[in-house]
Amino acid sequence: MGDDTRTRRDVLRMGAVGAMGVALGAAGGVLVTDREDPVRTVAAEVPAHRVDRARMVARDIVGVDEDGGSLLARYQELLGGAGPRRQADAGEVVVVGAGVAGLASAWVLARAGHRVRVLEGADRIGGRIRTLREPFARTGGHGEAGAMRIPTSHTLVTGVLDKLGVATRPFLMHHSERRITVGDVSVTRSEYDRDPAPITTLFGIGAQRGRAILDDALTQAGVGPGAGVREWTDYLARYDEVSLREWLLGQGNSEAHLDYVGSTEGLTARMALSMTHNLMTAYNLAPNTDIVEIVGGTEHLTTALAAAARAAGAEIMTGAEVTAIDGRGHRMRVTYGPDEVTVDADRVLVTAPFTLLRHMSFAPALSYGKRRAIAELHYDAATKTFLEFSERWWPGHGGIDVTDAPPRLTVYPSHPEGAGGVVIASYTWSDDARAWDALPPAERAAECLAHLTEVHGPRVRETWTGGFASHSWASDRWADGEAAVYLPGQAVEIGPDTRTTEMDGRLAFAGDSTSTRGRAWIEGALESAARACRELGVRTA
Ligand SMILES: Cc1cc2nc3c(=O)[nH]c(=O)nc-3n(C[C@H](O)[C@H](O)[C@H](O)COP(=O)(O)OP(=O)(O)OC[C@H]3O[C@@H](n4cnc5c(N)ncnc54)[C@H](O)[C@@H]3O)c2cc1C
Repeated sequence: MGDDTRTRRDVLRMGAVGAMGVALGAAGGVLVTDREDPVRTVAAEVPAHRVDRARMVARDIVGVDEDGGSLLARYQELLGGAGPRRQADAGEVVVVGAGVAGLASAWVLARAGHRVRVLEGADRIGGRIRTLREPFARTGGHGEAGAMRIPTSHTLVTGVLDKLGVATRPFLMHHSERRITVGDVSVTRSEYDRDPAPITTLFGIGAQRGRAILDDALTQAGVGPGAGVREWTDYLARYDEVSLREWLLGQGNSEAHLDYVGSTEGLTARMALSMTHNLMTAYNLAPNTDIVEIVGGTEHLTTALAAAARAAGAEIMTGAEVTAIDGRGHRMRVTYGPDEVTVDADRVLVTAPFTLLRHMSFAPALSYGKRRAIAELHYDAATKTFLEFSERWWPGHGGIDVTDAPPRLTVYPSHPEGAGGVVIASYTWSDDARAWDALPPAERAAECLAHLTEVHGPRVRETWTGGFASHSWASDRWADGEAAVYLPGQAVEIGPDTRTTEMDGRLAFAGDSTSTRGRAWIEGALESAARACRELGVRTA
């Protein structure tokens, strides 16, 4: 039997034996000990190379270099603080993609003295930051197809927002009147917090809040917000190959518990994905973390970044899909646009999602690790459907409804938008999203309207303006997915290869999918931009 089997078996034993401690063995392997019953020590060797890779990923998560120096502090200085100093060997740089990572990189590189050209394939900048306005002209509201909230623990984002003068206000995650609906039982969040029994009895389990089951299981991993490189290395080396589902079962939960947690936390479709991903989400959205949104729409961040990059001298072209990067000559040659125009540069920085790199040709061929990352890194699906209302039929502001019906999550605006507002009637991931993607947007909207009317009554239909929008990121030509959401094992096996440079350091890679800590977050896109700029030789002033 291989190590994979041992890993899974050990985790599944956890339910029976309780919390385990994990310590690095002398030979570089991992010795797993059972704190509650030392006699039942499980000595399972993990290959040394796996521990090394786990350590690399752990450093990325904690934000420190090999000597323990704070990478995060350096990135903060480069992006939000003093900025870059003039680089002696500055030259020409092509940046592929004008999302947050590409625009932030262009801003930094141009200030370091490089001549920067950003080539963006779409006819707009922003990438997975996309604020929808036009379908909601009746109320003047807007919907965020992509990023909508920023944890204030994301200090790279807050630093850049401060530096660029982009205003934020609270994003309200919770509201006591929001509803939890399972089958035909519907309760408010406050009713549920007082007594979850009306919901839990549907699953045949004892009265326990879904969040508590999830939090308990995550706590057992031993890598909470204060965890360091050692704790993360231990966890990753042993358990990165475990899915959320396997982890929860390993904690002694039944299939019914899993179903309950999935239904009440909107996680059903993500159970088969990696536990590591779910730990990172819990870390990013810890209950005591303040969350903000950008006043007027998240796109104000990308428009401000683009303006700052242009002011520093960068050129940004849209409708310029990069199809080939050739590093065989003295200079790098980039081919772009429908007419296959070529441009030469000293360095190239690619920020496009890895899924889309499959359609780009590289000469000489990229390393095995990078090719594997491009071919295998899992990008999840996400689909949002918006409805516009002339009046607010929902009490208060903010908060999220959750249901086991297809819309799954309904997100209410945190701030008034006139008398009514734009509601994210459905926010889904993974297979839950793919189920919507087969429908045309108007049918998605009609189904969401019917669901909300069933839960909240006829006022929903009466106040609908007819305005709607729906965006599927899995079918988005310029994203091909919501974000890189690791399959079990991918953080350790693939994560480090997403970040390496190629072609003698002249080709670098950024984008949120190259960050473990901030993957699927703007924070990760900014972190990757700062890392890649440093790889291309930029240093803080
Ligand atoms: C539904 C959803 C919800 C989210 N919610 C949040 C949230 O609440 N908070 C948060 O912080 N983050 C959130 N995120 C994540 C956040 O939006 C991303 O992490 C971030 O925007 C990624 O930026 P990026 O620059 O790395 O990639 P992208 O924004 O994807 O930019 C890459 C760019 O490359 C371009 N491109 C692709 N191929 C080529 C090519 N061949 N040639 C030229 N250009 C090319 C694309 O058009 C795109 O503009 C969410 C994302 C989604 C999809």
